[in-house]
Amino acid sequence: MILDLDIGNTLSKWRLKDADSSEIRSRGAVWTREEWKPGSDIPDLDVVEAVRISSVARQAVLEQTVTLLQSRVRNVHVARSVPEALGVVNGYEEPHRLGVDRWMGVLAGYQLAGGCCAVDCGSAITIDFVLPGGRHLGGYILPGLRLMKESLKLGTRNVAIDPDSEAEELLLPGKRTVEAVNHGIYLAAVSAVNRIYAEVCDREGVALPMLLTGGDARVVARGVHSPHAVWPDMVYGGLEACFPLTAAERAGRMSGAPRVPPPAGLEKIRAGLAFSMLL
Ligand SMILES: Nc1ncnc2c1ncn2[C@@H]1O[C@H](COP(=O)(O)OP(=O)(O)O)[C@@H](O)[C@H]1O
Ligand SMILES: CC(C)(COP(=O)(O)O)[C@@H](O)C(=O)NCCC(=O)O
Ligand SMILES: [K+]
Repeated sequence: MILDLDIGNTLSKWRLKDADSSEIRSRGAVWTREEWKPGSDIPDLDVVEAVRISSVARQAVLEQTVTLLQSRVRNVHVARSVPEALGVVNGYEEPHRLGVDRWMGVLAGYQLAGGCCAVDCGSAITIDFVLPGGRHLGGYILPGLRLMKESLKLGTRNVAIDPDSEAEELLLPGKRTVEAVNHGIYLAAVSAVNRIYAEVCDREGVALPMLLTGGDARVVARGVHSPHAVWPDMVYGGLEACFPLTAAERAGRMSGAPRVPPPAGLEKIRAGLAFSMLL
């Protein structure tokens, strides 16, 4: 079995992948601020032959996790942001400072779709761009839905947006504080994603496929105008691409990769942008 870990600022996600069949056997998540308790939080390490880790948590959390795992598993791979990998050139001035979850998402997106816009809706919402040919442009970081809500201190922090709500409902004026907050932050997030996508495609003169991942990807995606695919395992896809361990991975296949719809034509994207600028 392969244990894949995606340690974010809020949640530490894990999945167990069968190295022979490529099936995902189990998955789960624990709060990042809490200590790992092998046996209860993550499954029996005796069946694990390799671990792959993407972590943006404090260095101490990563070190603690790696130490714990290395005492039980021989093969522990830790992903790092580097200047160039798998045909993609990191756009950061200091490449190692790019969040490794963003780097994993960009590499997975590029491997699946070529040039793309990779959106990660977690504690933060990050929007990264890579052009056909592999030049990563850098990206945008804004607070995630939960962070935006917590920053308001209106007593609404524990009332999450129902992930099954329809986007049209979420865009209406709120008639109670909690509704006004939820709809406000939702509109802020989806407007930013829509606008940034259109701006960058316009500037670069290319319509890019869009991929979304992260805990809030499904609900944010519902407000996104452009064709897109939600890929919950996108960060894991980057780990598979960087550290291929199975025959399928070595052939470039990533588990759970979605079918990516072709983007709208550049003219349509530009027309939408011109329209939104008139408003
Ligand atoms: N069941 C859930 N538990 C916690 N957060 C959730 C849940 N469902 C959706 N979320 C949202 O997902 C975010 C965490 O997403 P995730 O992609 O795991 O973030 P990170 O990688 O930053 O830890 C939370 O901030 C919250 O807005
Ligand atoms: C931007 C992030 C906080 C997003 O993390 P997440 O929301 O997935 O927990 C993370 O990618 C990070 O710490 N990045 C380093 C700064 C940067 O990418 O510029
Ligand atoms: K994120």
